[in-house]
Amino acid sequence: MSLVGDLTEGELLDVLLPILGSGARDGDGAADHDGQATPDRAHVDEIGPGDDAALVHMPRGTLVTVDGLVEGQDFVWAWPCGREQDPADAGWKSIAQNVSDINAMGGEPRHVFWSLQCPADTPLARIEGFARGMRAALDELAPGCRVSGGDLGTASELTSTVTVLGEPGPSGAVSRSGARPGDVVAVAGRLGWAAAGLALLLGDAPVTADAEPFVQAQFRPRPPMGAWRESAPTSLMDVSDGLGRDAHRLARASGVRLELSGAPLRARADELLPAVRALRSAPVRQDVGTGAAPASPGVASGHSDDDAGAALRLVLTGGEDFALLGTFPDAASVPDGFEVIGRVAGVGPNAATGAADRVLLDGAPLPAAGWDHFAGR
Ligand SMILES: Nc1ncnc2c1ncn2[C@@H]1O[C@H](COP(=O)(O)OP(=O)(O)OP(=O)(O)O)[C@@H](O)[C@H]1O
Ligand SMILES: Cc1ncc(C[n+]2csc(CCOP(=O)(O)O)c2C)c(N)n1
Ligand SMILES: [Mg+2]
Repeated sequence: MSLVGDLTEGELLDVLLPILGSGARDGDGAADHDGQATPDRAHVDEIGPGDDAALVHMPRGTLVTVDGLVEGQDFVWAWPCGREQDPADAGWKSIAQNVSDINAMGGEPRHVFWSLQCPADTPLARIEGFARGMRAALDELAPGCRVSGGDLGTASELTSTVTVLGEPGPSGAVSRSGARPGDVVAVAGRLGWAAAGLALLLGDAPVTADAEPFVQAQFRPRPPMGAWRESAPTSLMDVSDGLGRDAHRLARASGVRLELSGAPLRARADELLPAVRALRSAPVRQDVGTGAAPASPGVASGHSDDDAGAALRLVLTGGEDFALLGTFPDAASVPDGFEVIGRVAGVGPNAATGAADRVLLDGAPLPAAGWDHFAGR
């Protein structure tokens, strides 16, 4: 079995760049890693991998985001439920979580920069698989995006840091601070599925067939790319850490209150019932990865929620589905793919007293609960 450490850095690049399909090394006119880059590219005025830095052009300005995926924190090679982590799924997620942030700004991903550190005794096949998963995610989620550079190194755990440059849509970047009283609040994509999958993976029992879709949602999240196209959202963000936590961030950034309705969220919770039932017989192991149960404490820790309550908790606090949370001027302007879940109100003169009522669910304050790396929950 070849190991990453059997290769030089240049040899490893020669293995990975063709898989990533970045173009500058695997065809005529490709750069030589010891020589001068002579890119033979569609955009001849751009410079990609092979030079000291990339040169890119984006006429409407450039959106930039970066996020890391770390072994032990974001995935583990052997899950307590008995499943092995497929490196291709980890590669998929490393792309998905980043192209999602460009999507969340109303933009199109254009360039990826991949910084990979791993132990020298990592099987080469694992890194090749990781790169194949990245390519698959780009093909499906961001076909107009290419790998334009990166960095390789060693570390005691695999760490994949992806930077994505994106191009704002025709009406410009959409921030999380533009929600205005009178707007409607809407969501595109799933809520709670990836968190249910994580709880199942961290559980003490094999995953049953009816719970498998939730595990797939954790392994290969599919952000609703471009769901904002042909619309004019007043604000947008992606739900990476849980609806409660991220809705508070949007409300605060916009200086508004979000009034959410329970009915559409309870309907979404119904979809999670098979996972909740499976979790009843698969208690979450607390000693794996971050040592933290996922953001589904009701299910995970023997909390006395009924199944519907536990499922709603997953919808309200589960991260990593990379849904889009947005606001639109009125219900008629909400595009296909988004579902209205509430309305935007002003904060009122007394709201300075506390952040708790920035987000209401059926009139009651919704806690800013969700994932936090440092709190481990
Ligand atoms: N080390 C850092 N230095 C500078 N800015 C940072 C740093 N870490 C985070 N930020 C900024 O803080 C903000 C919140 O970061 P965070 O990673 O939570 O982004 P997010 O979009 O809210 O979440 P996610 O990446 O999970 O979608 C972002 O604007 C980010 O650029
Ligand atoms: C082993 C293991 N432990 C915990 C989690 C859960 N988790 C990790 S990152 C994150 C939120 C988004 O992160 P970011 O804000 O960095 O984008 C969540 C919910 C996991 N996937 N694997
Ligand atoms: Mg985000």
